[in-house]
Amino acid sequence: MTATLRTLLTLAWRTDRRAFLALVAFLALGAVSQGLVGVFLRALTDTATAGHGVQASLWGLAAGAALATGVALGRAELALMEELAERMGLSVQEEILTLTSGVPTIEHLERPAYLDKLATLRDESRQLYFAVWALALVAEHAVQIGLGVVLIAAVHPLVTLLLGGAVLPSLLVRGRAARHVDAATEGTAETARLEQHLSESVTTPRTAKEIRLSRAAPALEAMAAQRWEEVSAGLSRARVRAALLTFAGSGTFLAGYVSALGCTAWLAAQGRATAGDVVLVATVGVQFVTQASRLAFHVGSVAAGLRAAARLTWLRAYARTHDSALAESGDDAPRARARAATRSHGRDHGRERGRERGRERAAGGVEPPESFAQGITLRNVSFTYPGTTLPVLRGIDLSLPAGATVALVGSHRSGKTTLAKLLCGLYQPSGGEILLDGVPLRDMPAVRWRRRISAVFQDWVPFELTAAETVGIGDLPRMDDRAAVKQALERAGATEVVAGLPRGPDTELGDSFEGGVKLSGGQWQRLALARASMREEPLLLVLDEPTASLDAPAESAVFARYAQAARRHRAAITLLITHRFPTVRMADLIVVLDGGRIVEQGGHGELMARAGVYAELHAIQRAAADG
Ligand SMILES: Nc1ncnc2c1ncn2[C@@H]1O[C@H](COP(=O)(O)OP(=O)(O)OP(=O)(O)O)[C@@H](O)[C@H]1O
Repeated sequence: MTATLRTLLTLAWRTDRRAFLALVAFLALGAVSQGLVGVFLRALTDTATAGHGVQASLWGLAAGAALATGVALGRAELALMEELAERMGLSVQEEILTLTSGVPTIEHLERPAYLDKLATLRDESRQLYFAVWALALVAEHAVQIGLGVVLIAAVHPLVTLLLGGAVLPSLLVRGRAARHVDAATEGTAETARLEQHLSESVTTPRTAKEIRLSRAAPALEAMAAQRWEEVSAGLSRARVRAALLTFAGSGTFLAGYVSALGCTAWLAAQGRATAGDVVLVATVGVQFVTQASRLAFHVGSVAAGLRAAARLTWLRAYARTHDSALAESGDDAPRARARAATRSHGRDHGRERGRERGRERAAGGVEPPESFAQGITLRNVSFTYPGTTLPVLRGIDLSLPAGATVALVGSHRSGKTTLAKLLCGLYQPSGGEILLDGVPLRDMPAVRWRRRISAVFQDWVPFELTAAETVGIGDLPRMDDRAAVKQALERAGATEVVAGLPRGPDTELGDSFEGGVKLSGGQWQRLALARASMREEPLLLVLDEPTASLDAPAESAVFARYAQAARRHRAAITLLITHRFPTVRMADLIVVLDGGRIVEQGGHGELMARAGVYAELHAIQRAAADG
């Protein structure tokens, strides 16, 4: 609770210190000015009933001035608050993105519980500053109520008891109402996510072709609508329950107020209170009702803000335990990384990378080798995806020698991509170990190993940037280095793709740009290959069917070029995943996977002579090509 509160206040303080102090000052002045209204009105009544007209007018002016000051301060507070809420919301969103992408493995992105928490936190991020404001308002209203209690107690303690006694139950009821709504939001997060996915499927260009042809749009829309109704029914039920509870709380207040006023009138009739006291109780009592109901409302906002801050604290802790570079570097690390991620100039990337390396050195851990002497060894590696029970890889014993081009083959779902993801450190093996020149990959901070890998997967990303940026992003510090981009294009055989664009490397690609150029699948793939070629000397190059849109000879030419380059540079390992045998036969080592196990390995000639699974797959493909 204290740590969460500190997180919330630190966020507000960091957003803008001066504005934060101004807000606190406005709130304090607002609290005092409201309390003074009742005091001035009592003086006005008493001086007027005593026949002092001039004094009464002056008290009237003072009461009006206090009231106007309170209103003006309230407006200023609101304007300042909205500005700060927007800024803090943006900075929290940025931090969420940095923390999420900073976790080296990707299994968290496949866990529904993680996604639900993340979705709720992203929705709430703009509300966080309102919680800080609400916290200050709670303090302001508490001071106002405190002043009111002192004033009313001077009239008669029983009146205080009647008004004050009504505050507590109402506060409790409001808190309970807020918890109802919060629980419903969390409870419906999964359905809301599904609804969003279905709605997006119908509206995004990527899925439009298939959905139009299959005419699935009405069915998908109906499914999305059904889920939306489930979400909105769940939320409505919670909101109705919360409104009923709030109504009951307001009733308690009203009862207390009416009794307190009746009691003061009775005291005045007995001559134990003045007419001014009745006005004071009426004014302060009304203020009590509004202040206490606002207090209760703001307590609810603070509670919601604290829950959001607790989720942010959890995300920070999660990122820290999964990222050794972050582990040592404290609360500022996510912000530094966010700044690094948003800078576009190469020199800034370079400087930030220098700092990042410094943090990593401080965090310790093993460096990847400069160049492989032996290569990569997998010892009895097994893997089961999080949230599933069936192992996808079992008992993998494999040696990928330094400088070798290794082809992974096997039927669909045999585990080829999964093995590649393990080698890239995107997942940790469930059993066994992966060794780089004898050093366990587990002991190496993922970020350092990643810097030495280049990879293109089947689901390459069509980054909608300029052509040069879409390639350059493969090596962030050299993103703006046109010579490096040109070389990468040459290595991937993609020079012609860019040369054919209207503005060459400066051409904007994709639908996000007004007039952006649309590329074919094959052109996007060539650019994805070029992106993976930005790093000149990776230790491991993974090419997981990135050439499905190219014809077989073009694919073989691309792979041959990569394999040659890999042999020239520091004994790197090239891992090819492809179903095309003309490409496979070029590999130094062919590994055949079946049902998550290695069933054969060796050179093309050796495996053909064995007449096993490889020879059978080869024969099937040949028959299909001939037939
Ligand atoms: N994120 C995931 N969560 C759970 N199971 C997964 C996940 N990704 C893949 N799998 C499962 O793991 C198994 C192996 O998948 P993988 O993609 O590694 O096979 P593959 O040999 O590369 O297949 P293909 O040739 O079709 O690309 C499949 O049964 C697949 O359903």
